[in-house]
Amino acid sequence: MIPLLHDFSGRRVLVFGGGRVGARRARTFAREADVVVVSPAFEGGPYGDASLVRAAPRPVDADAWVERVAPALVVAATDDPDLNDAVARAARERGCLVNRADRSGDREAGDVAVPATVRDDPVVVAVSSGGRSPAVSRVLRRRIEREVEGAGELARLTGDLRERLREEQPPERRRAAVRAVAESDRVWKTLGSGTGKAEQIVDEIVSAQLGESP
Ligand SMILES: C[C@@]1(CC(=O)O)c2cc3[nH]c(cc4nc(cc5[nH]c(cc(n2)[C@H]1CCC(=O)O)[C@@](C)(CC(=O)O)[C@@H]5CCC(=O)O)C(CC(=O)O)=C4CCC(=O)O)c(CCC(=O)O)c3CC(=O)O
Ligand SMILES: NC(=O)C1=CN([C@@H]2O[C@H](COP(=O)(O)OP(=O)(O)OC[C@H]3O[C@@H](n4cnc5c(N)ncnc54)[C@H](O)[C@@H]3O)[C@@H](O)[C@H]2O)C=CC1
Repeated sequence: MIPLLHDFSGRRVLVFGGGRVGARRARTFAREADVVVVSPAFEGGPYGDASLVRAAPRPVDADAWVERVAPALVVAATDDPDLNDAVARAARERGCLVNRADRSGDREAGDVAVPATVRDDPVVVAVSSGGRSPAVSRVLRRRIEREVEGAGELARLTGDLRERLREEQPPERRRAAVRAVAESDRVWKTLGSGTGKAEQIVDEIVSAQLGESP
């Protein structure tokens, strides 16, 4: 499987099953999408700002739900494998993306998997074990959390820097300056301090890199 980032803003996501996993999917997608969770019980919350619909669809009802909600993605997260099968089939027939929480092998073409995710906006890191071991994804996610701390702020700083140098510098010199900042341990150490120190060090590095006096 090949990781891609998908923009769900303005789209709907339909989740079948309101258990622990259905709730996790609702929280994940509610960041961007309008999420609807269908389930006879809601014992796995919180559900973000998803709409909760109390119902117990049968496999024959799956298609009508998918048609009515018209989602970009359908999540099958009930504890009933026959219902999950029907949900996946209905979603596929209507051209929706399909995520099966109860299956990691024998996926069908077009299925999507949900990775373990670390965010420090706008930076996001996703880990998958190819469905073999969510436990490994989870432990790696926890380690990566420590690495990624501050990366969001650094992405903003270097993004601003790139804009600033775009007019003034030819591409190679601009790239070298941005890389020098991103690789700098001095910059990484000051991230998160909120003192303006990072910006000052960025200016020093850029001046040194471009051969200007600060
Ligand atoms: C295929 C996939 C579904 C998909 O694609 O959506 C899937 C499937 C299954 N998970 C199962 C079990 C567990 N899943 C977790 C945890 C997570 N599972 C997640 C993703 C995925 N799980 C996808 C593949 C991801 C990959 O490639 O690595 C994470 C990363 C993201 C998330 O779900 O949000 C999240 C960690 C989040 C984090 O911590 O960051 C734990 C650990 C725990 O809860 O402590 C356990 C119990 C321990 C164990 O069994 O390992 C079972 C067996 C169920 C059973 O036995 O009945 C199946 C079904 C099967 O394997 O058949
Ligand atoms: N992807 C993952 O990380 C994991 C996946 N799983 C798999 O995913 C499935 C769901 O896991 P959990 O949330 O822990 O199970 P759970 O048993 O807590 O939740 C199942 C939910 O499905 C609902 N449900 C039952 N009949 C329904 C119907 N007719 N229509 C809609 N909803 C219905 C139940 O009310 C319940 O809310 C499990 O069966 C297991 O195979 C389990 C653990 C982790």
